[in-house]
Amino acid sequence: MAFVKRNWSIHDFEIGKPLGKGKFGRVYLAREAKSKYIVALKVIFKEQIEKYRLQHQLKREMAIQTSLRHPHVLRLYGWFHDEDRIFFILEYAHGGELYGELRRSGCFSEKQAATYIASLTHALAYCHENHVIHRDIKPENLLLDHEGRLKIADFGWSVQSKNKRHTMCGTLDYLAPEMVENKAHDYAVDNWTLGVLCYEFLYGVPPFEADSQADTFRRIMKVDLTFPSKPHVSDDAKVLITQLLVKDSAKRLSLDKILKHPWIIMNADPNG
Ligand SMILES: Cn1ncc2ncnc(NCCc3cnc(NC(=O)Nc4cccc(C(F)(F)F)c4)s3)c21
Repeated sequence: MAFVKRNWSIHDFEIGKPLGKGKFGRVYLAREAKSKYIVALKVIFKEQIEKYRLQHQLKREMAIQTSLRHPHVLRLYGWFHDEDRIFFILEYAHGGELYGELRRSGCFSEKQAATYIASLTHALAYCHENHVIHRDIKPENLLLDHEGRLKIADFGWSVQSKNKRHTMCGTLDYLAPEMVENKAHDYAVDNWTLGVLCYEFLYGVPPFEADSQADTFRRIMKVDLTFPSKPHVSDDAKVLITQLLVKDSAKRLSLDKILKHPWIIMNADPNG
């Protein structure tokens, strides 16, 4: 990708419509003036990063994301900065946030849900092989390309980890018990999140949703998992979800076993 060869400035890009408001900044559709290449430009305000002392986290994300190359991982082509802003030059995901799809359709079919879970599992297996735990997999961080293929984005909370971590992060509904308890955690947190997402893709709501944060924590710690009678969901799907939402992180279904699960084999589209 040409972006890595030279130091860029905002004047190299024509800025288009806003794509979304994210952490500490906005994302814009943009076009590199010479090549006409379409990208997403994430603008991050330095004062916010300084205020929350996130410099090291941002540097870690840059190192992690520029080293990852996978069809289901959104590319970070490069970055540049000016007086008060940092700019990420990102792959443009034409389909936008998966979250929007889920809210529009209410819930996904078993084939669609299984296809997304299989793509996510492939992407997480790749990240884990590269000693990266994403830790913040949630519908807002899942994007779709022009063919509707899933892309994991926003490695703002990810870590390059060969050993246990302690940092508290991630969105409430998607937090694994060991993170809720602020205990040491490892790769298996992403497996738990796959269970949460699979449930949410099929039912339209996350499994431990509650009126208050305290109740959500309680439901997570108890693994208070119930399956509504509507919409109808196959037993195979419920078995997979139950094998992922296991409190003991060592007992959660491994990523390779997810890809061999009957529900995935039966329902996932191999072309993702
Ligand atoms: C919405 N949308 N629609 C289409 C589309 N196409 C591409 N991208 C989109 N959105 C941007 C997705 C992102 C990818 N990587 C990100 N990375 C980040 O935001 N990192 C980050 C920021 C601030 C602070 C910190 C930290 F570490 F300091 F905490 C980390 S955001 C799109």
